[in-house]
Amino acid sequence: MSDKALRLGTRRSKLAMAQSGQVADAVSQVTGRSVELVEITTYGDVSREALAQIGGTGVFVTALRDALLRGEVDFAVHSLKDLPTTQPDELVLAAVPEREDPRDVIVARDALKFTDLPRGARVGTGSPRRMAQLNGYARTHGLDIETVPIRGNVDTRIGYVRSGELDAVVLAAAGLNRIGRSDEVTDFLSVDTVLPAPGQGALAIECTADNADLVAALAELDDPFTRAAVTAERSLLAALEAGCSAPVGALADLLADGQTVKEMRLRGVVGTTDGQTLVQLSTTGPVPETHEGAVALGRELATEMLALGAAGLMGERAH
Ligand SMILES: NCc1[nH]cc(CCC(=O)O)c1CC(=O)O
Repeated sequence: MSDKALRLGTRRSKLAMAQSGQVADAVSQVTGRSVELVEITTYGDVSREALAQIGGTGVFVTALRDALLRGEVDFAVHSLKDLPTTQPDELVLAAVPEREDPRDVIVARDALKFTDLPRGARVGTGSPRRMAQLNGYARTHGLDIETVPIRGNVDTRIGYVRSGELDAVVLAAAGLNRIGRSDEVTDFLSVDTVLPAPGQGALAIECTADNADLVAALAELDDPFTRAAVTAERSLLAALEAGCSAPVGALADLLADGQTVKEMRLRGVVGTTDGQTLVQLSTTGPVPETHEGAVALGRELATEMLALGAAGLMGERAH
């Protein structure tokens, strides 16, 4: 490989810059080359209004992928949970590094824990997945909360709590950790209460398929267990024919017997945003050793969830 600096395409947001910076350091280590950050401004970054209209985070991924395909950058880093389940032929997921904390957390006023929120507490989240599970938990545990749809970056969302407009907001632990704001967390939501988004807490490092030297070098940053887990989670999402904004939670983890890893467990949930109806199932199987094996685990769980009426709970098939 040449010793020219590698160009890493990144969004300008605090979270994107933080995770790109961390990956840049790791890539420098394995390639011995310096890495230069190239900021890509997307339509969604320029106009909040535009983002609301276009809907979701797909626009960010698309802009980075376009820069890769045009040869303007050599690789890009995405939050895996924002990545569409379809992979363009010209691009490869060269590495999925070891996953961060996959849990959702709340940032609440007065250091409140989720279960200590008072009657009528207003909890902000724009995610149908979070709404469905929080409302579902509240219904079955005698909590009286109101989920309030909000948008915006981490600072904006925490701002709703600071200003007193909301009692709490829900965020991903990984995002707060990566930007050095984990001290804002007032409670971690157990994955038994709220299953995270498929791929939450994991990063995806993507480059063009024809860049064989770079594909090989980036592979050193891949964590096979994380890759198998997120592949199973995303396969479930794809097989449910749900998009990144659907009320679908999924988490694959390893079941160990002492020190010996025995099996992979995949849990999934789909529900209505009011939490009235939730389909939650899990399946276990041997730890997948191939991509196809991980995909099969996700499909298997999707088939069982669909048999219980999961499709009818997803509303319009948003993407
Ligand atoms: N929806 C936006 C988004 N995409 C990735 C993260 C950070 C966590 C991660 O990498 O999974 C966040 C913020 C959040 O959900 O709080």
